[in-house]
Amino acid sequence: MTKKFNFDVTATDGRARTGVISTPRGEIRTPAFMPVGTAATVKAMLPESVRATGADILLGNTYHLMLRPTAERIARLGGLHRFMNWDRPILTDSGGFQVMSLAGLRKLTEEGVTFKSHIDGSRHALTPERSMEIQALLGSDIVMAFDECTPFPSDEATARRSMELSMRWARRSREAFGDRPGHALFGIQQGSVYRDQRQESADKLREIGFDGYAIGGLAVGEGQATMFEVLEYAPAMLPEDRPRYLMGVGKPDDIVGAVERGIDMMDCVLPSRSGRTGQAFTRFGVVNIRNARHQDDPRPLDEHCTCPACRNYSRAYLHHVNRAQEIIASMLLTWHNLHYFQELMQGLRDAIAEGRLAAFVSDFHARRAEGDI
Ligand SMILES: CNc1nc2c(CCNC[C@]34C[C@H]5C[C@H](C[C@H](C5)C3)C4)c3nc(N)[nH]c(=O)c3cc2[nH]1
Repeated sequence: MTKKFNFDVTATDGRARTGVISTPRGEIRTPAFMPVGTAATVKAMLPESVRATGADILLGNTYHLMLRPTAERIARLGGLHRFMNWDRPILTDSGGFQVMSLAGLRKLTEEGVTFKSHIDGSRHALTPERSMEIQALLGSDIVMAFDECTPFPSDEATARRSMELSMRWARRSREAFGDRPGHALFGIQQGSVYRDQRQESADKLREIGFDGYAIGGLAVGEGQATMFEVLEYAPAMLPEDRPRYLMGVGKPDDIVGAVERGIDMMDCVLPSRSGRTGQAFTRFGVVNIRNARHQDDPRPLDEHCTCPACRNYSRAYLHHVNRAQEIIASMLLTWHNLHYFQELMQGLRDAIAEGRLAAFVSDFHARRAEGDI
């Protein structure tokens, strides 16, 4: 196993790339979709099942774990990999994004953010230094710089103040991270939807120097068209020999569009969260299994799919256990959705490697009905 962190691009097709990120805990095939393990678990899935869907890496959650059971306790117990029985790479976000969306009584200063725990009301502080310490205690392989996700919409002046704060925090994150062979620190570009600010942010991150570069501040309500407008120019502002990670994306068609525009890594709660609500993603579009029209349907969700839900169960059964709120409903639909997302990524990687991405993308869109099927 390599002791270092490396990224090798093995083929390109237009702006799209396919490659491999090598880490001491294993390789990550890109473009990669990273399932989300919110509180040290990918909900309704065993780690070996997550691996069976084809995932090479998953996301941990600094904000939740720092509150409960605390990063110090997880470190005492051997780190997050041991704790959650996942021995492959883990990427952890820096916590700021969640503070802004979950915590109460937040106070943001140059130093960082103080907030009240949404669990027990206790007060906490997150700074670049504390975020680096927490992510080191968790033992994550890819650490995210501590940033502020600029809200959307923001006027230019607000976006600039936010981006410049994040860049000062990026430098503090880099300094606090230190030199940890085999571990990577990713910087996060901000600048909202303003091209000049995106360029300044990219230049600042490049000057500081990171192992990978994330595009932050998107998938925050701007809509797909605006997100794609930013992705027409933002990825190319980042070093081409380093992984580019688009945070929080997304629906299958968001993923395809992002990969076409040069993105290598993505994460989203969608496949797992929607699986628990009865939404199944298929190559033909979304099936809402709660709909009464499925109650007598003996067919699988997707007869081309090889996941356990599609191999062994009918839509009628999935409809029934979902309506009855049986635990197996969450297990089967989560497994199916994560399997579908990983199969989509494998299709993209193969298409780029064989120089036929355009055909893959037009076939992807042609198959999909609008709305529920
Ligand atoms: C959805 N759109 C979106 N997400 C975003 C995230 C979080 C990425 N997912 C990690 C996360 C977030 C939550 C939910 C799960 C587990 C854990 C807590 C880590 C994924 C972001 N994170 C940071 N640090 N900065 C951003 O600008 C940003 C923008 C986003 N836009």
